[in-house]
Amino acid sequence: MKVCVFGAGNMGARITEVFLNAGHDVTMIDIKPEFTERGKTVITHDYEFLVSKGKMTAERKDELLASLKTSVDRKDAADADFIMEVILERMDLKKDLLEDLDKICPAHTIFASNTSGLSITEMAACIPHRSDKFIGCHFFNPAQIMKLVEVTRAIQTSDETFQTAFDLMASLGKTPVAVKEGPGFVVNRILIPMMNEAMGIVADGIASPADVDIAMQLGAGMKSGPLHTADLVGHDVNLAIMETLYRETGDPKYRPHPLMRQMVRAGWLGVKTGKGFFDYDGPFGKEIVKK
Ligand SMILES: NC(=O)c1ccc[n+]([C@@H]2O[C@H](COP(=O)([O-])OP(=O)(O)OC[C@H]3O[C@@H](n4cnc5c(N)ncnc54)[C@H](O)[C@@H]3O)[C@@H](O)[C@H]2O)c1
Repeated sequence: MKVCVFGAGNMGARITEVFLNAGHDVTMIDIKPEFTERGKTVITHDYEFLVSKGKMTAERKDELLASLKTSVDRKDAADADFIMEVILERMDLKKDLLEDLDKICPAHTIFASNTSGLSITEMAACIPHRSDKFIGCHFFNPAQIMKLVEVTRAIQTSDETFQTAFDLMASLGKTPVAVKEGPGFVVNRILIPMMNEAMGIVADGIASPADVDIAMQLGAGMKSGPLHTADLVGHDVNLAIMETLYRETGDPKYRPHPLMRQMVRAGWLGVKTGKGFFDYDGPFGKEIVKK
């Protein structure tokens, strides 16, 4: 299957990797060559790591990388059977892209969005002639490792599109779950407000970020603490999801904590900028553990 992934960022690069691993030809498209290069470097490093651990041969790495094309031209999606939209969490940008792709792609092409919480139905509505072929495929971070994909139906999604996307996700080695549209779907409706609350605890001076995480790991059985996870996801993404939950439900329990806004305004977005609640060795770097 020819797959086209839009967005070579945090999620887009790793989702591209997942499709490559399953034997698909993938074109990864972003808006600037340096962004697609960065995405390709992330994928290459992942493969090199597997080679160094003896979990992949160097020949297999070269073979997989040969199935990857990169581009900054939307028209290179013209022969795609499956589009994965993984661009910034902004409805205006997503609609602009989808409307264009609707003109570029053949009638059979299925469009899927990796949105964390924007309305799948609203996106489907902007491409009325193929809204039945629109669906949410929500991967989790890091996408090459996390098993879950929320396969989320818009009100317009056909049963056929749902089944194709569901089976495709399973064929990638993922565990898909069927979800109907609702703000934040399942995981983020629970997870992001919990991170928001963790930030409130830090802002109130009740515990340090490290202690909040230790408390939740040892007291609530979490593998990764909420603030580490929040740094991994990116605070711009967390804020966008909280704003969606708040706007869509009108429920004040989803109000983004002011500290989350401050972190975004400061550019302290987490792992991707090298600084969040914890410090990292540069953008996408390893955590610097303070002694
Ligand atoms: N970060 C997470 O943990 C996470 C998890 C699940 C889902 N998501 C969702 O995935 C999507 C991407 O998030 P991310 O964390 O990868 O963001 P990111 O900021 O790391 O990457 C977004 C990429 O999209 C590119 N882009 C913007 N407009 C574009 C366009 N018109 N065409 C092509 N590329 C374009 C940007 O240049 C950037 O490289 C969002 O919808 C987000 O909500 C994120």
